[in-house]
Amino acid sequence: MSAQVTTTARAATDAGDPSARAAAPATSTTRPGLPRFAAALQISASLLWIPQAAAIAFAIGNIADGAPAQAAILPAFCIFLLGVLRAGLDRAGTTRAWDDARVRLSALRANAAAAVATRSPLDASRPSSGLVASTLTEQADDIVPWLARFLPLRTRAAVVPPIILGFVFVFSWVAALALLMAAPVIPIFMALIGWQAKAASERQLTRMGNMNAFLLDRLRGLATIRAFDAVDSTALRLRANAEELRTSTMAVLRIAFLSSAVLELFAALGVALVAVYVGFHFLGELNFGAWGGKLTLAQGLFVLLLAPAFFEPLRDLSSVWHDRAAGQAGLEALDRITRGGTKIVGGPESTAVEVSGALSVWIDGLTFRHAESANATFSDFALSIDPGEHVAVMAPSGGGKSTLLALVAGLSSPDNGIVRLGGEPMNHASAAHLRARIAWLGQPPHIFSGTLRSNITLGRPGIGTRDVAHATEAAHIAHLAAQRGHAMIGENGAGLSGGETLRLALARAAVGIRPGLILVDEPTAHLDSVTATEITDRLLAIAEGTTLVVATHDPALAARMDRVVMLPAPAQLEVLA
Ligand SMILES: Nc1ncnc2c1ncn2[C@@H]1O[C@H](COP(=O)(O)OP(=O)(O)OP(=O)(O)O)[C@@H](O)[C@H]1O
Repeated sequence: MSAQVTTTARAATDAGDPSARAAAPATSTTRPGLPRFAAALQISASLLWIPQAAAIAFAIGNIADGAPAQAAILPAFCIFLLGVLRAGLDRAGTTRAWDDARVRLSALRANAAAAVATRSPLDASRPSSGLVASTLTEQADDIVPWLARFLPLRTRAAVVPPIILGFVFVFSWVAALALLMAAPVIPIFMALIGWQAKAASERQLTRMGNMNAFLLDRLRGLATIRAFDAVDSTALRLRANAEELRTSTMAVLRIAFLSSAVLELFAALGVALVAVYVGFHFLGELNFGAWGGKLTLAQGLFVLLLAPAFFEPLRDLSSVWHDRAAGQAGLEALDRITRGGTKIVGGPESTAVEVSGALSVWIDGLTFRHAESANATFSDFALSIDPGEHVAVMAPSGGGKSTLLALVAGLSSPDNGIVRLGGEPMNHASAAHLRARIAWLGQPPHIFSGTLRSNITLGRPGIGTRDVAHATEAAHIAHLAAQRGHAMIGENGAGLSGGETLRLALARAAVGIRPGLILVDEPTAHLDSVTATEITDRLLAIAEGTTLVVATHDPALAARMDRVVMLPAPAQLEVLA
């Protein structure tokens, strides 16, 4: 659309497939895959400790057996080389894991943003802007540590300890048994804590999302809150929300610390058991467990050096255990804003406009009921508008004027019937390029915080200074553009009068490629008669030679149109079961 409605992602619904409207497709965020390569690099790095430990143990053993100190030079060199290689592999694995995770997060975010952007503006169940902002930014960020740290570490914890256990087992089955006894306790505790952690993380994320949504909503309505002296009660509510968030954050942290403490305890117990066994074995007290023989100093040291490395992947995993809960909760939050809802017709692709000229509007058999509403807003409604015709759509409040404009623009699919623009049915395939030929002036027009110029161009490519100058002339805000220059306009048009806001919206419609159809929702509402007449003049000037459909209650505006269409009163419509 050339003016205010930006369409973004692909919706799988089609105007020709009404059943698809309510049960919109789940553009679901897929489960993230395992970062195999990063995990393989990290596993290789961990396993290099085995030859390093062997070199250390056997060098010390040789010296203890009377070999000269020079005999340690070669093993020391090997240890150094292996250390460098190990650090290099570990770094490469970690870097790769974070890079992959960021790429994956960008894809998930793009998917969710596209899904949110294709939610129909008529969908009352759309997530609030605050919730979407908090989910796409803070909550989604939690997915990265889960993908980059937790998943590779989980693979490492599954692969490395069994291999180390195998090496220990070769020298002493008792030491292997001690490790084996301590090891299973750790995953069991981690699983138990993990359930708690996930629930706590979900609670925390929900509270954070709710608080952000509340804050954004109240910031938007700050003037109203002040005017009605509701500042204190709003601040109290915000404080209560913040307190709840603090409590749930502390709960998550408590669980994170607890999981680390439990694991450290069992890892320390396992290492201590091995150390006690090896020590007493050397002292000749525990003369079993070494396959009928006696462990040499080198063998004993090797086993002792491997024991902490057996637990290391599990300890690392536990230190990032809360990443899993937070990451999964973040992914589910993204999934929630991605899935379901009523979608606009067609997708986000902005297409180059190939055809110019006014569009006809042909509606036949249109039936539409808002989700959650018992009454049909339209039942078997028909309307035909010629190219270049100017039509006022009138009805009492709640009569369906805005809904009709939205259906014409394909911002929701009808339950039944067809909308044709320029003879082409509005459907999934045609929606993007048809919308590129429509200009939409909503009620009220949304003004972004930014300069006048950026509010007119909306970042659309190919709109130059001369185009903006023509548009400001056409909309009669050239004087405003001259006065304000590059000065910022506040959010929601703060600093502009109601009439200026509308003229700015008209300039958006007038700039760039000439639209084939202009849809305008109550442009003169809340304006005094002089300003309303001026806005009407501007609108008609901009819409000259173009099809214009204006939803209005204003008889003066309606009288200036070629035709007035009265919508059927809601009472005349059939009540859908
Ligand atoms: N998103 C929505 N979800 C559910 N019902 C809706 C939604 N939007 C509008 N409605 C209902 O649909 C009916 C038509 O609303 P619509 O906004 O199209 O009327 P309108 O003629 O433009 O009203 P007004 O002149 O007051 O702006 C009303 O009964 C309204 O309550």
